Amino acid sequence: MSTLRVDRVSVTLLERTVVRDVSLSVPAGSWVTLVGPNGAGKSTLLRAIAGTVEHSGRVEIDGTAPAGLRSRGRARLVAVVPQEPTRPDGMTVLDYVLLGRTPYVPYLGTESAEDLAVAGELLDTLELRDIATRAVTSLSGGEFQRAVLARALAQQAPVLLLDEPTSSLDLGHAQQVLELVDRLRADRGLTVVSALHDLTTAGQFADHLMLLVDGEVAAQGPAAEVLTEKLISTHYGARVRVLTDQDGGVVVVPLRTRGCAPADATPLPLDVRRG
Ligand SMILES: Nc1ncnc2c1ncn2[C@@H]1O[C@H](COP(=O)(O)OP(=O)(O)OP(=O)(O)O)[C@@H](O)[C@H]1O
Repeated sequence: MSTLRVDRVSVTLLERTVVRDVSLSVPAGSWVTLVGPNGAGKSTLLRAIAGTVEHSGRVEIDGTAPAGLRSRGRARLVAVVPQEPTRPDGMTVLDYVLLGRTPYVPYLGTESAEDLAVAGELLDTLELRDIATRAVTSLSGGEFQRAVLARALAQQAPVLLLDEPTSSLDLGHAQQVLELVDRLRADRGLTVVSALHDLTTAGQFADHLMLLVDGEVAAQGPAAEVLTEKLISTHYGARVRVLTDQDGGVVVVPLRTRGCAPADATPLPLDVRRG
């Protein structure tokens, strides 16, 4: 169980500040999701948290700054599912998932029975067992995305960073993957920070949302406070209707612009109330 603290973090790339003065506290076992338009700085902030991009300010996981650690130590502390992971040539799915065990394998040593057991369990959980011997270069986008998550979970790090982890997944697999992460959060106290474009999904799975715009925090709080028609219109230039489902969850419905105001839009299903 680990608490993540981000204190006044800024990142400048090619002389442009793309993340400015962001602070965030993520209690152990909770899930924070970054939302915001393209180029807002979500991926860069995740990279700063992971300690893989130079930044000012401080990132700490239980008092330790990932940026100050060597790669093995960092990988034991924080696991990352990047937005565009590379596919190593000629590597099987099993070997790819086992890469996640690298921080536990001794120098010049081989994987232990425990490493193989962890990887095997993840192959089953993420429905990769039948394709374990296939080359990762041959997988569909969704199959590979599940392999990337399996590799990250194999690290058994207390903090998991997810950058658009479901962008290639069909609806069913997307829900299964996010439910799995949520289970790990609830059962093992995994601390999760994700970046998601799907605002409904973002609201359903996170305890706290942070809306980034031009590298700065434009709003943050529970989904109902961040996912408002006004904020989405202002910052995304999108016309949406925000609804509340039966469980109190926020549902963001994009509206096609046909020259009518949101109030004139087609009536919605009876089981969905206006938020
Ligand atoms: N290596 C880099 N060098 C220079 N600029 C960069 C670099 N990486 C990202 N940027 C710029 O930083 C800004 C933030 O990019 P970032 O990828 O963090 O945004 P994002 O919110 O994740 O966007 P998206 O939703 O499109 O994935 C963008 O303007 C991007 O062009």
